[in-house]
Amino acid sequence: MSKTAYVRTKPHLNIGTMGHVDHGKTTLTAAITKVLAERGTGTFVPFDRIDRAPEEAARGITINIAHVEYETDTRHYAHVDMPGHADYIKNMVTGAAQLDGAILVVSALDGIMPQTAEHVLLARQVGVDHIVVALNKADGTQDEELIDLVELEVRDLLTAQGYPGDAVPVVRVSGLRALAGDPRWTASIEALLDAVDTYVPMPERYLDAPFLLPVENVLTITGRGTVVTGAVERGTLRLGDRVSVLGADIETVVTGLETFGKPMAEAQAGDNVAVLLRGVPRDAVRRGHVVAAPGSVVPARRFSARVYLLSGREGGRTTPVASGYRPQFYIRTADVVGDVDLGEAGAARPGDTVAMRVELGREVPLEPGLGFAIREGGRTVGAGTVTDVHNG
Ligand SMILES: Nc1nc2c(ncn2[C@@H]2O[C@H](COP(=O)(O)OP(=O)(O)OP(=O)(O)O)[C@@H](O)[C@H]2O)c(=O)[nH]1
Ligand SMILES: [Mg+2]
Repeated sequence: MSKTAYVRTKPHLNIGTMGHVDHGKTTLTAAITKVLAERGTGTFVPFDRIDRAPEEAARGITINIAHVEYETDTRHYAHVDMPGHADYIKNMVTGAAQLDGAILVVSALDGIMPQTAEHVLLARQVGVDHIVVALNKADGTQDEELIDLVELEVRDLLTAQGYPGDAVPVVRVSGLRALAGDPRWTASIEALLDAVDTYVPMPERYLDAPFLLPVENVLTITGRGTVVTGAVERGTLRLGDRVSVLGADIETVVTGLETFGKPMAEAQAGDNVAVLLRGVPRDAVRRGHVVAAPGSVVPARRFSARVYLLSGREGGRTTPVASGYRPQFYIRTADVVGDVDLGEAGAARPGDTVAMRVELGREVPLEPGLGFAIREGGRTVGAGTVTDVHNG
C-alpha cells in the first residue's frame, strides 16, 4: 500500500474565510476548489462536504477535513472554512487556525454586519496581517453604486481596525454563480485568487526554531498507534525525531508523518500534519497538549497579559469584570481555567484594554507574544497577548 508522497514544490500558506453568518463563506470555498480543479491544480470539494466538516474516518493518518487543500500557479494553500461563528472564535482566536492571511467575505447585498466587524477585530488581535475582501453575492444586484457603498464601508471598517483599508484588495465575486460554472463569475474567483497570491506575503517561517506542534486532535490507527494532528507552529520534524508531549509528560519518537493523507519526509512550520507517536496510549494525549522538541519549552501557570475585553455589541460581556474573575483561557489549542488579577485598577469594563495577571489551573507552554482568547459560557469575551511569563 504505497501512497503518493507529498512533494513540496510550492510555498505553503494557511488561509481561511471569515465573515458574517450566511454571507457565503462555504459557497465561496467550494467555488474556489471548483475553479482550481478546472485549472488542474486542485480537487473540487462540494459545499456539503465542507459544511459538514466531519471527522474523516481514518484512512491512513489524516487530518481534520474542515481544511481543503489547493494550489494556485505559485502556491499551495490549506484553506479553513469554519462552520459557524463559534468555531471561528475557537479556532481562529486561539491561533489554532494559524492563518497567514484571510478572505473576508462580505455580502454585497447586506454590507458589514456584527460578525464581519467582530472577525476583523479578532483577526487584528491575533495577528492576521493580511486580509483580502470578497464582496460576495455580487450577482444579486445590478446596482453598482450600492456595491460601491458597501466597498467603502468595508474599507472604513478595515482602516478603523488598523488595516490599510485603502490598499486592501476588494474583489466583487459570486461564489454561487461560479459554482454553477458561469464564466463571468468564474473569472471573479480567478481574480480573487490572484489577489490572495499577490497581496498575502509569504510569512516568515521559524524553521530554525525548535519544533512545536499544538495538538488539535488525537486519533488511533488500529495496528499503528496514536496519531496527533495540528498545524506546526515552528521548527521542522522528521521521522525518528524525539519529541516531548507536554501535558502528558511523555517523551517518545516520531514513527509516521503525513499531510493530507500523503507521507512526508519532513514537516515544517506552517504545515498541517498528522504525527504518529511510538508507544503512546490513546488516553494519554489530548487536544491542548503540545508536542515539542525535548527541553525546548517550559510550561508555566502564571503570566502577565494585555487583554482587550469585547464590548457587548461585539458579543462580549455587558457587565464589568473584577479581580477574582475565573474565565476559561484558550491558549493555542488548550482550554484552561484561570484566575484574573487586575492589580490596582481592580476592575475593567467591556470595551477596555487592560493589563492583567493570570494564574492558570494547570501548566501550559507560554511565551511573550503568544495570543489567546478568554471565554465564558461558550462565548468569547476577550482576546489577549502574553507579555511576561512568571516561572516558579
Ligand atoms: N445570490 C447569491 N447567493 C449566494 C452566494 N453565495 C452564497 N449564497 C447563498 O447564501 C446562503 C449562505 O451561503 P453559505 O455559503 O452557507 O454561507 P456561510 O457564510 O458559509 O454561512 P455560515 O457558515 O452559516 O456562517 C446560501 O443560501 C447560499 O446559496 C452568491 O454568490 N450569490
Ligand atoms: Mg459556512
